[in-house]
Amino acid sequence: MTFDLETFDPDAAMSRMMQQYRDAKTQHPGMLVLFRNGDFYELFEDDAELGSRVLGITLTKRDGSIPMAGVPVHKLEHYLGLLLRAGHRVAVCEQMEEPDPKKKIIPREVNRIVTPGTITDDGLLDPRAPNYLVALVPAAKAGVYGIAWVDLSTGYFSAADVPTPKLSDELSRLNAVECLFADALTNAVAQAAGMHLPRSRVARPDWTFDPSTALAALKTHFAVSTFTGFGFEDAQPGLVAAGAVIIYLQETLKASLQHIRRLRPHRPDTLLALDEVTRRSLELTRTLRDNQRDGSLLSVLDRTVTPMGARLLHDSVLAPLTDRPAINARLDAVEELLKDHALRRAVREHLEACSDIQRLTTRVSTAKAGPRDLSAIARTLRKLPAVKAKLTGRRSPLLQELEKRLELCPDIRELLDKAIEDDPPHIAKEGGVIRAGFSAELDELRALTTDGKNWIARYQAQEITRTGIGSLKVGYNEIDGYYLEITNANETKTPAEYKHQKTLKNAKRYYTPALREYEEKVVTAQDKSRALELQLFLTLRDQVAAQTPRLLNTAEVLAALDMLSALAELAAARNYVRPVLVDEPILDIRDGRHPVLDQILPPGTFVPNDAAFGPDDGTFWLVTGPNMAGKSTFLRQVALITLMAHMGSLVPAKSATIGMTDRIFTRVGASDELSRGQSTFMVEMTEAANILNNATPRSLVILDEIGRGTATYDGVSLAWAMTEYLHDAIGCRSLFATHYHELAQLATALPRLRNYNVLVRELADEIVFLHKIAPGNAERSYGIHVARLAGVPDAVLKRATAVLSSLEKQHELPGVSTPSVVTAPALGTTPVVSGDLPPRKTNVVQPPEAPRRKPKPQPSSPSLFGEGEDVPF
Ligand SMILES: Nc1ncnc2c1ncn2[C@@H]1O[C@H](COP(=O)(O)OP(=O)(O)OP(=O)(O)O)[C@@H](O)[C@H]1O
Repeated sequence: MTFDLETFDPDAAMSRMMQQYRDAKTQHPGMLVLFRNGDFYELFEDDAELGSRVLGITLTKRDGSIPMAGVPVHKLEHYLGLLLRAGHRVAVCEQMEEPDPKKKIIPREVNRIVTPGTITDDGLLDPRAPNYLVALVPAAKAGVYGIAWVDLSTGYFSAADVPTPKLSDELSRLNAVECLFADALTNAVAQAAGMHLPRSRVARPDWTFDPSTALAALKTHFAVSTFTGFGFEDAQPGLVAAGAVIIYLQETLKASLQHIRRLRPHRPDTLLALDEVTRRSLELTRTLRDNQRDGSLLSVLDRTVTPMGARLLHDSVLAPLTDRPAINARLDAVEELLKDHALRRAVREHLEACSDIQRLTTRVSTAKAGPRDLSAIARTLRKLPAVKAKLTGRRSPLLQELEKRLELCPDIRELLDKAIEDDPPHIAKEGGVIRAGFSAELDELRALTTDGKNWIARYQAQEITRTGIGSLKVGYNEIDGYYLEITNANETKTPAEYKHQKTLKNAKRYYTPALREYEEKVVTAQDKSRALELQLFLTLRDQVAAQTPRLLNTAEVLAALDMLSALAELAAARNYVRPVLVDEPILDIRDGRHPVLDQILPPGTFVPNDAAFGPDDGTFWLVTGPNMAGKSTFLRQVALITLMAHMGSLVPAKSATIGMTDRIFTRVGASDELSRGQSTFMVEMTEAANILNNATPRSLVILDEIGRGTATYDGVSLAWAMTEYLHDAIGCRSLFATHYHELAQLATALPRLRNYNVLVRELADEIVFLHKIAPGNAERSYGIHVARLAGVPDAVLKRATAVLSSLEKQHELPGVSTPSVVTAPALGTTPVVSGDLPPRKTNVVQPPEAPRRKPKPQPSSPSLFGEGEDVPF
């Protein structure tokens, strides 16, 4: 056939298969379509190019022109995982019939949609972290966003109204994997959410966010006419976002959502506020350096033995409580589990044998569970009576409450015990799932199958005797069915009534009417028994699904018990102490340790330190000390101990009295935010502004270096003024680590400021870090010494030492001078320093030998040390 360009009709030329593909694409906008074609799932056109990049698979061409890339069918789950992690949503288009050469085209349909926020498959989820899908909608009232989030894999569903400036903090706490918003509002949402939108962003049709439509969907889902019962006001924007989530899930999953049985109001006022910067810099769930879980606070706290407990702990670390009775209730429970070793050991042993019934129940409820999932639920239910027995008669009200709430679900357990084999296969279709005795009909069919097989064994023996052919055997395969096989050597002895079926190299295969008759019986019985087993399994799964709320309630109890006993285990292993929580905004930590370093450093090497804030101890600690001495560690340990106490955890210290805290703020080091379009110093100041504008007298503020990202004078001036502001205007507990030793002078003017430094011992030509915090301020930073430790070349070190000593001699840097009087100026004015601060100088400081490049004179600006003074670095 020749190709005639004149008559070429591209539409007609497009294969029917490609038409099927394009239909699937049109029906699933914004998704990659994985299109089943024989042993591969193919991606075409733009999807193929994207897929080849993301998955590292070869890009080829179909019919010489259409880009195409494919993945083998048996590796689908692996590649789906990669696409999800990269934030893509995928529609899997299946062949709905076996290929038939007589048919021109196999019918295909999208029968599975996989998106980062709607997965429930174990293999694609992190067992220890929640997996949130979030929806955002701006409220009619300016400055507020409605936000709702669901973890489909557990049924956890929550909503809140969030002031727009707090939106990015909430989003970063949730760390959602997929985000929904109304198409028309794409830009507004992106702007309000800052950098914290997940990669998978879905602009949904505007009607799905229309308040009346969304609320109606939500009411229908929960079968309620008002949300006051859930703790919401009926017109809250958060509810609109929640309704939009439900519409999306219904459309995407086309499965039951009955495991989403409650919408919980999120009340930020009951939680210790931690903004995104604080969460990151305290390394609560990930390390700053490489964004790994290992090395984070969570990693050292996590001694849970179930994924349910691990996820609850994860959420609790990010959202500590502010309600003192609630915290004390947790502490009572942890303490009881700590003191009663036998109880703790037994509870943890039982829990260890429990499966993740939260996610398993969700799989049951969304009709995704296989036989092994049901068997795992049964195994877990069998453990419950022992867990309940252990909780009976406990002193702590929280343990008593958990005991009451723990439903044993004996009916479900009995049903599953009777029905499911102990170690069933993965897939229900294969049979071997249902226990003997559960269904008389199934037992009968199985007996027929077994009898048939026995008959065949007897038939083989009988035919060997009758023919005298010792090697005669009855075999079976899918294509030939049952057959009699006789080797060529014995061919002459073959009985005449044997009907020839097939010739092999060394043997021939035969059948007999009797064999066919029994085969019919066996195969039919086997088919029937498998079909019945599948039916029984599906019914059973529906029966269990109907009990979803009870199972999820039990799962919540197990999660809480696991978290509490894990905290007790940690406290026992690391010798933690119960913090005393008080109302006054004070802090008194004796021999506190950094929870992570305490575990990572060799035993006995971590040097504990005290921290005290209160009427007698001051509210503002200015911590100076050499580089590498342990300032940051100390600051963070105070913040982490405070946070852990608010979680209801015991803390690494000899004793700890913790005043109730509303927020912890931290500003740590210089983080490179160039990718966010902000300079390092701008980020530093934005973070500082956030603290100064939002801290209250109940907050804890940690400042680890401030003002370093700019010229020294600007830096010191800013640090000076911020110190005064925190001390005078806010009066909150504050810790400030700095190399600006001159700030120490403020102690004479600010009554609640205390100077502390980290001790070092100076030996002949080295210093030993003692890591001990002591009253007083440090005089030197030993920066050059640390540079030596870091491997800076000797020549540079020598030169730096010479420059330093010259600078110190010639210019009496303020850091080494002692001021006589410092008076705190009124806020907003320049501090007035009298005494021996250096006079303003105009000359350029010269290092001992002529510098290679003449330093540019700084523009003169009013400063603490003198106008126009310059340093050569
Ligand atoms: N209390 C301590 N006990 C034992 N080792 C400690 C202690 N504190 C800190 N260290 C060790 O010292 C190292 C440096 O501590 P850290 O980062 O806190 O110093 P720094 O004073 O903040 O330094 P820089 O001023 O250079 O930022 C830590 O990584 C840790 O190994």
